[in-house]
Amino acid sequence: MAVTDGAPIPLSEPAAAAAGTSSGPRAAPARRGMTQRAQATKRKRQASNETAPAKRGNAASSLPAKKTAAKPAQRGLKGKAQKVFSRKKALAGASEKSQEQKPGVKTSSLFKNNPEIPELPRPEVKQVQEKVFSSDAFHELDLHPHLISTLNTVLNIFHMTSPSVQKQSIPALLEGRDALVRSQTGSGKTLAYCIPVVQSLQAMKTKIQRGDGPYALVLVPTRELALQSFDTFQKLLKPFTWIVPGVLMGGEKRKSEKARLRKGINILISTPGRLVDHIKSTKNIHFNRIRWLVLDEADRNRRILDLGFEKTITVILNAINAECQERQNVLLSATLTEGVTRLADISLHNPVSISVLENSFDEESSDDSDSLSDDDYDDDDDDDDDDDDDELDGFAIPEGLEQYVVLVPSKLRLVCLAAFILQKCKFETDQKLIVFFSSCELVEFHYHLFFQTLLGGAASGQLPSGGPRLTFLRLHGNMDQEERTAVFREFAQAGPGVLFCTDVAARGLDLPQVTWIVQYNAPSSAAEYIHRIGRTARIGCHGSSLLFLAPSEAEYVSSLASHKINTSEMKMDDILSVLTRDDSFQARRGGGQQPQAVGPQETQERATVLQTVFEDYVHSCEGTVAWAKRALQSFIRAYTTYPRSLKHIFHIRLLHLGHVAKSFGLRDAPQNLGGSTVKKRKVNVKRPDLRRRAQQQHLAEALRSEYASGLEAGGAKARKQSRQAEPGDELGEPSSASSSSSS
Ligand SMILES: Nc1ncnc2c1ncn2[C@@H]1O[C@H](COP(=O)(O)OP(=O)(O)OP(=O)(O)O)[C@@H](O)[C@H]1O
Repeated sequence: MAVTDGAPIPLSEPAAAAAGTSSGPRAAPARRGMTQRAQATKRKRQASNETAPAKRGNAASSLPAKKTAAKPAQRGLKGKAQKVFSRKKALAGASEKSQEQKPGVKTSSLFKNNPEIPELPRPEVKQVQEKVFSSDAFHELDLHPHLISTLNTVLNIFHMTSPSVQKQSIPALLEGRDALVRSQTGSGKTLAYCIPVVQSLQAMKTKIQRGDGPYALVLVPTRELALQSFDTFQKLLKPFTWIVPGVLMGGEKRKSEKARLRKGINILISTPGRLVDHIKSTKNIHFNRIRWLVLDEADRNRRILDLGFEKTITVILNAINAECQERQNVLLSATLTEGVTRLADISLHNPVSISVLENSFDEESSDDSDSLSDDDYDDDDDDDDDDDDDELDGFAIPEGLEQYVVLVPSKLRLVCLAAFILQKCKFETDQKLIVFFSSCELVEFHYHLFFQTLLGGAASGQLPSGGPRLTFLRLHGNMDQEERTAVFREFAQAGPGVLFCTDVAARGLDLPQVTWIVQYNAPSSAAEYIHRIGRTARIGCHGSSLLFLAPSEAEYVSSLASHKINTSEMKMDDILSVLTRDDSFQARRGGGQQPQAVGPQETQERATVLQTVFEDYVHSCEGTVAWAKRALQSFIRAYTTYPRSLKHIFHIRLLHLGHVAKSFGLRDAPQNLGGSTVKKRKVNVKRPDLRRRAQQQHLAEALRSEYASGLEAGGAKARKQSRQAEPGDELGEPSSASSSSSS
């Protein structure tokens, strides 16, 4: 990785303010500017009869509360010119004012009373790996010449990927077999089914008519994935214009989808929830010609079954089975298990099972693979449904992927994440990061906090002092579809930048040139870990991942190792030491008498300055404090949803909630969070039934937006209303997410 030789970004003013010293004369205009904007907003609100925002302590804190502040980012999303806010000014305004109002408020020691960082377990792990490319060219297959030339000229693709993906599955599917395909992330599973579908449909003796309706149905778990598969089909179908692909997904206008269905869609790509909506309410949807049923990320669909979404899948399968029996079924995922075929009544006929793993289900089930039915899995322990009880022993990992773990005491998590982002985005070039969080609220919180403090309010733009251009984006299920699509496309095309997201972006998304995956909250299963890290090091490229763990969570490394996942340790001190290269975070000393600290002490001082910037921002008004507390509650809720098999590692009792609060920029101890969280926690621990229900609810909530049709009565409106009370809005949403309804 190249390192920029640019001078450190001068942020001495905010740093000084954060350190509680003189802010210097240059802070004043910044504050004036913000005050003017705040007044303008106030006028606008009065004019539009909007409810006044929560009382604010200062002008700077009103910045994020303004709808007007959303405009630059919105423009940025659409690629137009945008106003770049000064990070110096934003920081100086927030922290200086806060210090003025609360003299003597100091950041408590970040480096004292932390739990000891244990030695990380180093289990012996031999990862399962497979070369990505085979030497077999597509033109060796019996494909239509136009399809081959499209692959070569439009997609620039010549050779099939490894045996466990295209080389084996494409010929098997062309022969008419059903298939279960499990291969490493980013190895080309999409084309593994798209090519046979297109080849078989274009070759049909009676030429397909648009009005015939669907011949192929592809179900995918998220809308972004639906768009991605649709894009691939569109490209492959260029020479076969009579075959029409179409996509149905939540968050789009149902009326226009109905019109498209009426006109005719031959290859239908959909999320399950939206399809059910149409099955129930649209007369124009018929499955009597279905030849292909593809379930991409099929094990994710199984997760939906666990959560009571069984009806969704059952309705789809019943609708298809009622009209057609003869079809090819394809199930694919990087983490597919046999258990997935419990998926209601998909009857796989003589399926070919394709996997790189020695203990693949191909060998296990070779004798009776002709008829995998529900009955085969009746013995499974349904009581354990909050665990991924049929998770595999091992997963294939892309060769070019380096995986790291860092142990960080709770108090230091926030500064450590910020330091890592600064290191990658400010001192290295061409770095594109995806940071995973466990809930939409956590994404919103960290996105806004970093956006306002580190970027000074500029959603996309240049860091001060000529650093690399940097984009901060976020993606989660509570955003409206229009913005989700815009963010997905923007990040796909973006240069350096950071995407803050939930697991809505964990599966299947093919975002080019991602260099780092950061998991700020550990995933709830090894399978989800695999999908998250799989957003980098795709199709033979290199990439890295970093998992944040608290010292009490160190054993998770052994849990990953038991699934043949190999991690190396990255030291927290090494991450934090980047702050010594950034004089923005230099502590000011009274009278300039004392010498500057050096070595670890300097790192600690600067980390404290950075933490103070966050705390000052969070404590700049009541609204921001309440917002941070809600984010902390969301973290706690998510923490209670780890499956039973991981409870000994991730148990809320093992965390020091006062320290955790610090990682939300809160100075308060958790008893100030409000009784409900603590109460809920106690109930959850003592009552497994309630605990499970809470877990299910949380997971259902997390997943609902991914699978929802967007047509639930009052759903979007209600969520919009509830979000208007959210701090993200109140604080001045820098992007368009808050200004439109969610899906
Ligand atoms: N034979 C090939 N040669 C070169 N590139 C390919 C080939 N097949 C697919 N690709 C490209 O590889 C990338 C990853 O493919 P794809 O998204 O299908 O992977 P995947 O296995 O489905 O990943 P995931 O498990 O994360 O869903 C895509 O950009 C795709 O265009």
